[in-house]
Amino acid sequence: MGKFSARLSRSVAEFGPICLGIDPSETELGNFDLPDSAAGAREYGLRLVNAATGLIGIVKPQIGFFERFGSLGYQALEEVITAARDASLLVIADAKRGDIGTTMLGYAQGWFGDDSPLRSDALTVSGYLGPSSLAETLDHALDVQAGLFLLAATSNPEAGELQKGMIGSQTVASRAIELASEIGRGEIGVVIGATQDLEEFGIGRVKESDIGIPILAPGFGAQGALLENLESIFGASSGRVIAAMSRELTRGGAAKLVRNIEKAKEKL
Ligand SMILES: O=c1ccn([C@@H]2O[C@H](COP(=O)(O)O)[C@@H](O)[C@H]2O)c(=O)[nH]1
Repeated sequence: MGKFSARLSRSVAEFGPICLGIDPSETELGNFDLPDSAAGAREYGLRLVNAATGLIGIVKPQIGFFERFGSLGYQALEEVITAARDASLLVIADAKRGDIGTTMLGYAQGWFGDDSPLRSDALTVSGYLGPSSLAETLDHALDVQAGLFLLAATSNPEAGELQKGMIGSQTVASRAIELASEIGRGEIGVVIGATQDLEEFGIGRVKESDIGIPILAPGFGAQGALLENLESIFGASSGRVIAAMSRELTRGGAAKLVRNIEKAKEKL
């Protein structure tokens, strides 16, 4: 199987950097003529996995949209993750977990346990409880050749309220990138929204030189960033970017899904 970083590089080399977000919100399910239920979320996820297979290499289920249906939602998520991994798609579980170290181990066992039905290739995490709180999760991820993505500069408009805050002489966003590089052994990437001005977040160096770790970049499409601008947004680190898109690719429902993905790939 190989390390997550190696699997990610192979996937991007073969299929390009686009990652299809699986976000079965009420609106999305309506657009796909599906019921707003766990069964609808399951069907939605399976349709997206089917459309992605052979066309792109990475999917990112948004856990919140499954969690809203409780245990049935988690069953649906398990089936979607299993179908994606069976189709050799890399699965980044967008759960944004962050807690004290012992609890983080619980999350790691859930998302990376060999026999866990939620077993994913990578997980989004928050470092808000302190860098060392991620140690157990990282160890566990490394053991099973999985990866983490640490929130640095998220794509939402209010992100800067905390992430531009200063720790000594650098911003929180900058420290998150430094931390991922320091402790991650190449298997921790960072989340940097494509909508953000990197200089304002104190992370202009991402554009100036290759940061050497994967960047999960949401914000393309529905949130306003243009795929055509990927290189100007991320500069020297552009080659590290995984461009995550959900609504932009699912716009128009199931009938347009494959064409939307093809059109997005043509922009790169
Ligand atoms: O900084 C972040 C981190 C995660 N997200 C998630 O990505 C998708 C974006 O959906 P779009 O429809 O492409 O806007 C969604 O699941 C978010 O929770 C993010 O947007 N920004």
